[in-house]
Amino acid sequence: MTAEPRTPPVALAIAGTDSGGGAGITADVRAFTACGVHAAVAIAAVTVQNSVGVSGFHPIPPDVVADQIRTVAGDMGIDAAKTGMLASTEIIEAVVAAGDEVGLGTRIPFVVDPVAASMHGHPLLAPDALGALRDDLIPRATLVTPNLDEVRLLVGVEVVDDDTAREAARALVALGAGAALVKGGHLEGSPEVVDLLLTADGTEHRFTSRRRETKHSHGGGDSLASAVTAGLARGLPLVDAVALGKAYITRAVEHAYPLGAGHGPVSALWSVADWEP
Ligand SMILES: Nc1ncnc2c1ncn2[C@@H]1O[C@H](COP(=O)(O)OP(=O)(O)OP(=O)(O)O)[C@@H](O)[C@H]1O
Ligand SMILES: Cc1ncc(CO)c(N)n1
Repeated sequence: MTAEPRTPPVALAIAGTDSGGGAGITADVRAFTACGVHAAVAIAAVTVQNSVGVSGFHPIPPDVVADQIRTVAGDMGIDAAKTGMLASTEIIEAVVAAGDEVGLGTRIPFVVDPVAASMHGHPLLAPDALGALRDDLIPRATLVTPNLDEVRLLVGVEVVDDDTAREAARALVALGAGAALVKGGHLEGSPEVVDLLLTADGTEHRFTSRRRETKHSHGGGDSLASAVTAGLARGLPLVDAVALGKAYITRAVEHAYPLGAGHGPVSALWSVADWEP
């Protein structure tokens, strides 16, 4: 007799699509799968995007975003959730309202990746939505995971070294986040990439890896945040979940491949078994 298949933990990504399959929801689902959790999705926007850039974005009606969250939570349950591209103030407020109902950030670990623009510099968030992100969403986060551009937009700190990364992380925790992970991918010129984690109790952890010389890192931020979320869905303590995320993204950057004329994606294919029919 075969045993009943075990149901894996469930992680929910609330984010935008990328038609090129590199970033956003496509990266989230790959990271969740590679990290051993079931991927549920609440689509917040559709982008017209490829390796070269974003040529259009179309927000989903806010009540439809909220209903996706509620319908998943009400049926299968959510073990952890993350946000990526949320596009507008109205969608952020809908996520906050539905998130409060189902317990995101209270009962359920909640990672907020404050996506403002694509790696090509194309906006993915209305400029007037920054206030809602800072004042309403980030205070509910278990962990917030900005890159250095998002740090500048959210707390006005120019990160150039460990001290300024620490200052930025403190400012983000002061906004009400449970913890902040300041990602150092954009800090060129060092042979290492350092991501600095500060928790609300003031404990600091540095996650370091060798910097790969590659232009193919599309979807890197989304993949890291999703792998951390998967770790939380599996019940890992925050520091261990971030360590899992860093291990995942380091391998995904190592295996990133060229695709299209612009920036290729980080890859999860190394995690796929080499199976035959
Ligand atoms: N060249 C690199 N070599 C190794 N790791 C990297 C490199 N660039 C970024 N990373 C890692 O990838 C993750 C994402 O970092 P980054 O600061 O690039 O975020 P991001 O800007 O949000 O990503 P995205 O490119 O998706 O917009 C971090 O864990 C970072 O350490
Ligand atoms: C949909 C989407 N979300 C996030 C990013 C940032 O990587 C992107 N380029 N596209």
